[in-house]
Amino acid sequence: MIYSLAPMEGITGHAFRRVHAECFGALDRYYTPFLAPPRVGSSFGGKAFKEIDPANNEGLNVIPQLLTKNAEEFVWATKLLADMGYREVNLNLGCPSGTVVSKGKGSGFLRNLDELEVFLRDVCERSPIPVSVKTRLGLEDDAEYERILDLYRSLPLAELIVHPRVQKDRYTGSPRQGRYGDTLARAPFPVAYNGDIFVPEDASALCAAYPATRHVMLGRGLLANPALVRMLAGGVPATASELKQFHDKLFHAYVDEIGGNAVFRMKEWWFYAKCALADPMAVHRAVRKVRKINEYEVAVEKVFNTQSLAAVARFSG
Ligand SMILES: Cc1cc2nc3c(=O)[nH]c(=O)nc-3n(C[C@H](O)[C@H](O)[C@H](O)COP(=O)(O)O)c2cc1C
Repeated sequence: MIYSLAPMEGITGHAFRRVHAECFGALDRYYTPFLAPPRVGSSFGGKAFKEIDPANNEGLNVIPQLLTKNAEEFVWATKLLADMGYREVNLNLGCPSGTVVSKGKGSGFLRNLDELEVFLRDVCERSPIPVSVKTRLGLEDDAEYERILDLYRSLPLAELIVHPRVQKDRYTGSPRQGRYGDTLARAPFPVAYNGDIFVPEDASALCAAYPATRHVMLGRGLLANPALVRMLAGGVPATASELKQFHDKLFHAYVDEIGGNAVFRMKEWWFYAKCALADPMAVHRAVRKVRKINEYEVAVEKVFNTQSLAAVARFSG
């Protein structure tokens, strides 16, 4: 089975990938949070460059993800990525955010299938590296997916990662796994599943229902339980000292990268990671109002000294 880390803007960036791999072993693949391609003729700069800088991703199998509806910029970006040594690029057709959708990008691109078809045919032909897609089922209603899947099936995609929700679901309700099953049965290219795999039993149930499953992408489940992939392979849950060591390394990596703003990055991580501890609400209260590094260190010390581990580290939103 292939296990990959989901792209999560502001969370699963290069520091997280590196520290997680160091503490819990590398996953098979990592997708970068979405990157906007640079203008044709320009390079990736600033934060986007750091994300794909080979020096920040050494030893990890990283697939950059692009968010755009501009074919020229997409193809230009794939040339830059190919020159940096990347062997695949992923297109984001799932982002549900209102500002992205209103510009016709992310899941908003699924509104205009004629335009999407022209875009995908063009970029699949001209990109020097294979193109994979991460998709939702549509915007309003999963019946939209019939036509969307027909379109994908006519293209030479490297892989299709299906998060079987529609845009208006955001992250609520249950993923429509049946739509993933249809894709698996009908697609001429490899298919991956993503959505609500929070404990090993979720993955077992998916594989029992769809035995041809070969790639599962993990997001919130792995943030709430950093040992999730180890457990999926039959290993043990994270110990308290492993969790603390992971926390400390992650915090220091963020401090090195962004100084005092590391506190805010860690608070986003705690939104998920609090589920690894017995009383998630107490963790939330402890870190909620903290702003400064020294306050943060005191709050977290208290969390680790007073909280035991949850019986089951399971994300709950
Ligand atoms: C805070 C946040 C940021 C996300 N950023 C991205 C992104 O940059 N690109 C993307 O394709 N999906 C993004 N997603 C969606 C995740 O990759 C994934 O599809 C979603 O969390 C469902 O999987 P899960 O149930 O395993 O978490 C994001 C989700 C969240 C909650």
